[in-house]
Amino acid sequence: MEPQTSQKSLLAAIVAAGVSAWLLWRRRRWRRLPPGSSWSLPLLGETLAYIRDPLGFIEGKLSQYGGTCSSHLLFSPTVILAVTDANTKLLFSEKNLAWPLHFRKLVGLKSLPMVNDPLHKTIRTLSSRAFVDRQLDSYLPCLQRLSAKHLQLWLDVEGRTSRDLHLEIKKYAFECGEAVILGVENGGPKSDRFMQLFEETFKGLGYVLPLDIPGFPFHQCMKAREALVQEFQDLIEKKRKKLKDPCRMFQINTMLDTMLQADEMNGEDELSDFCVAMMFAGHDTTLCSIQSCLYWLKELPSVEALLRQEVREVWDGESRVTRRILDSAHQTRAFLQEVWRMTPPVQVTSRKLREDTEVDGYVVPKGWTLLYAPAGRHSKAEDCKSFLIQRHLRDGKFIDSTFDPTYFASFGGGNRMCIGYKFARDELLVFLLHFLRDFDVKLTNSQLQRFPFHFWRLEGTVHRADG
Ligand code: HEM
Repeated sequence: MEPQTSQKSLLAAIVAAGVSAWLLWRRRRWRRLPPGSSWSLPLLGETLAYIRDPLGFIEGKLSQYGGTCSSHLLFSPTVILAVTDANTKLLFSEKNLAWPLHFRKLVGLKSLPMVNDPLHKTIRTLSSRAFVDRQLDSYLPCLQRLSAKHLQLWLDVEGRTSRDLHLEIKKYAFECGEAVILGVENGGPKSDRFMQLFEETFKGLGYVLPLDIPGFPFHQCMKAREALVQEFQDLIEKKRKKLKDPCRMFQINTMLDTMLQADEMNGEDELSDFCVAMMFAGHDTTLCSIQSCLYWLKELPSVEALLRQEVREVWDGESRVTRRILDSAHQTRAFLQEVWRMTPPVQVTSRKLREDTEVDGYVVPKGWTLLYAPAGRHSKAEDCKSFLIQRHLRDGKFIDSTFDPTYFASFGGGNRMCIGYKFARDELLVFLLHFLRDFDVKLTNSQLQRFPFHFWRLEGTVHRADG
């Protein structure tokens, strides 16, 4: 044999051996993956079915495969976790969130929910200062004032019929966010413009072709975001000037003030992303929660009567709402927790795997997304489909389940757990106190929304409560 021919044969044999080894490795690896559908769209996978009804999709998959299974969602290979203690522990020990790139672009590439350590740790530590108990107490008067103001505004004007309560409540939730997160009380056209820009921007979460190219709808969302950032940069500039002015008595009492004071957070992108992300996370979730609360109150008249009586006993309707008053409304707190269990505004939590990991006997490769939805049919709660406030009460006292993520995971867990859950709870309780004491609602339409948030969207009229 010619030396040249023998060299070629050797090379061919090495390549063939390499390819076979790779194919074998791949087959073994895929054989150890959780089961999943054999067919799905390229790139999109089963995203279309998922965004129509995330919780329903997950419930269906877990039932179909009898537990942990795989799919391809939001541009990423994904494992849907069975709801078990071990999987909960695994999920919440992972530190990196798994949002698709277009979510990150909309919320902010340098914002708390979208960054990973070490920047995550820095921003989280700084932001946490705005949620310590003393700070939370200092927000109560503002929440009280805004609840009273907006409920009064919603009172049905003579001659006006049913209206979109979603829009009215959005104004309230947005103003609470503006006041406490940014330290501004715009109201009127300025708030309306901000809200419109947020609405335009976050429509992009539901787009399946998130291309930031002129002519594509997603490009409009990114344009709206740019306008929003411009507004926030102006605000940041004004606040900076105020902070430098020694003649002005300036109290550091909003989240933005805290960030402006921190040396670690001086980048313009980080600050404007902070405003976009916090306002987004901080107002849409409470907007959804308020509507779901009103829905459940009207579904359950006996619970409503019980809560109205409790609120009359704990608060006179005029004095300043304090932490003591909020803490003593045990049944109202149990009701709110049950609303969040039955209708969690954020239905799923997800993490990106940092390394190949064994899950329920399968091996899930590094970089895959873990998706977990403990609400709904797979919840660990007894008789989980029934709305029962008693499950959150023992001897008449409220039991807080925020940190039991297999049973109640509305705020997630681990080091990415919702940073604003205490503030959200205060905002909802102050609102419920005002509503249950003096107001009532007649619902003319209610529709369950499923994406991006899960809640009852309402139409109706608000009026004064009898007696
Ligand atoms: C009912 C209201 C709310 C619900 C249901 C909710 C739910 C959640 C959930 C499920 C997560 C992800 C947790 C995880 O992956 O483990 C999250 C994260 C987050 N939430 Fe909330 N949230 C609410 C209100 C708020 C408010 C009022 C704020 C701010 C003022 C806020 C700020 C954030 C931030 C910044 C993150 C990201 C935390 C991180 O990555 O470190 N949320 N929230």
